[in-house]
Amino acid sequence: MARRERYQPPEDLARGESAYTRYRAVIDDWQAFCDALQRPLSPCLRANTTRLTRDELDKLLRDEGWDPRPLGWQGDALLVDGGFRPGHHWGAIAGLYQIQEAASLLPVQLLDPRPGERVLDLCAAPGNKTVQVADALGNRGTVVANDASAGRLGALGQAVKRHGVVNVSQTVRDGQGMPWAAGRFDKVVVDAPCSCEGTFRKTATAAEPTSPAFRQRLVQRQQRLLLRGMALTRPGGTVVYSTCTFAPEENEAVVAAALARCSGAFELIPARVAGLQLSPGLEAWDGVDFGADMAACGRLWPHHNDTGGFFVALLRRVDDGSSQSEDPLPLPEEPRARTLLQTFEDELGVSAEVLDGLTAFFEGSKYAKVVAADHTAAGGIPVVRSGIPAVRAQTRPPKPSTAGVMALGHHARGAVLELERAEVYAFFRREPLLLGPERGSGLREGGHVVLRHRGHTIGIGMYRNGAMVSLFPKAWSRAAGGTVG
Ligand SMILES: C[S@@+](CC[C@H](N)C(=O)[O-])C[C@H]1O[C@@H](n2cnc3c(N)ncnc32)[C@H](O)[C@@H]1O
Repeated sequence: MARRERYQPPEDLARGESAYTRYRAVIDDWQAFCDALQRPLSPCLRANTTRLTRDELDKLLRDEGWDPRPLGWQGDALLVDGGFRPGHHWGAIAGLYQIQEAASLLPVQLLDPRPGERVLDLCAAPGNKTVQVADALGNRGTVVANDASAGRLGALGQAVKRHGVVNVSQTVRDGQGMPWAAGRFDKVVVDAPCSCEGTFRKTATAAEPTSPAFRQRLVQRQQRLLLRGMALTRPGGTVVYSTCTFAPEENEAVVAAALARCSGAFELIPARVAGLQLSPGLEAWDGVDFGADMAACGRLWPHHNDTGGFFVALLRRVDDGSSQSEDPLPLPEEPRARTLLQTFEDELGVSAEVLDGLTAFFEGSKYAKVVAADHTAAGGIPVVRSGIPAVRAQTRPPKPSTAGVMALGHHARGAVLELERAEVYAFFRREPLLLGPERGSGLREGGHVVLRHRGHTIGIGMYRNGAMVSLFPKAWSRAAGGTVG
């Protein structure tokens, strides 16, 4: 993956010509806006609520000498200053939190997905909003995560596995023509590709002006994506449209055009979030009138809440919605996959009740996979992946996968070992850990062991000849690279 540019404060944004000069008339305090863009963002972490609460994450960081503070308007998120490097911490490698810019938490916060709902994330990669939705659904039910780019979905797959979420199916389609066979959705996220002007505090190139021709191509795509997302929403359901740009052409104009095309089938719901200063959407721009109802959209200006820039619109389907979509069926269980999943009960002491909440199946022959029992995938369209790999099928004995352990390890009541901080990083580097006779007592020779640090699952090992062999995946270890230790 391309290395993200390090934040470089610009020389003097307020005086220079930049992509933002055209918005000067609609920004309430131009100097404060420019000043905000010149400050780096505080790292923002969202607790993986399938594994720990925000308060538990707060305590864990505080005990290590950091000073996190709640984001406030998003209940699971913390900001951590003081030089904290969120991607290098053992908690990130073990999937205890998602590193996500605060502004980008807004669309899902507004959409408010609830357990039992079926959710489509139409432009999903690299998956930040997908896992946010997956958590909000309580790691049950269905998230269909689609992206036009198979390559970018690779990063989403990694996030899903590290996070241990079992309610996501991934599809690679042009979202503009997402097939009706994907089924109908209670909630839809259209986090559209855009000119990214609001990401300046992460990537200084965001201040370079967007060419009109490029913008025009983006706008056409954004309109078609939003319209398709709306068409796949069931009556009473909601769609959130979002971009990380300031351009009204990509924001209010897209929403106004989509509403006009749907003639009364959708209405805007005011985009308001307690504790967050959101400015109303623009009613007109550059001589084009979008209509007074566009004030219900939300604009997040960087200087109001010390964030990046974002735009959101929340639309509810109010017609009776004769739909071309069918409701898909749950995935069928496969008995051989269920037998392999039994490893989690037999070796690691995960209760039958927990395992009964999952469907076990195969996608290829390498792994028995699991998905939430009430998951309904994407009906009649090819799915790249559903759920996560849980047990490696072709090894003797079958090996619980790291993704499976991320999803189920906190339920283990059997072979479990607590590691010291230095041992955690050695484990990530795939080094064997010598255990004294006391720590090894009770562990079965050749048996799998859930490894934890401060009570939180970090992976799986095998006890052999008095040592813990690290089964941390090579690819994950490489990704952690020189950052650990
Ligand atoms: C703003 S990013 C999405 C970020 C993502 N929602 C997250 O929170 O991690 C926009 C995404 O749209 C995808 N995209 C672009 N054109 C698309 C299309 N026609 N259909 C579906 N996805 C598309 C891009 O590959 C990109 O991953």
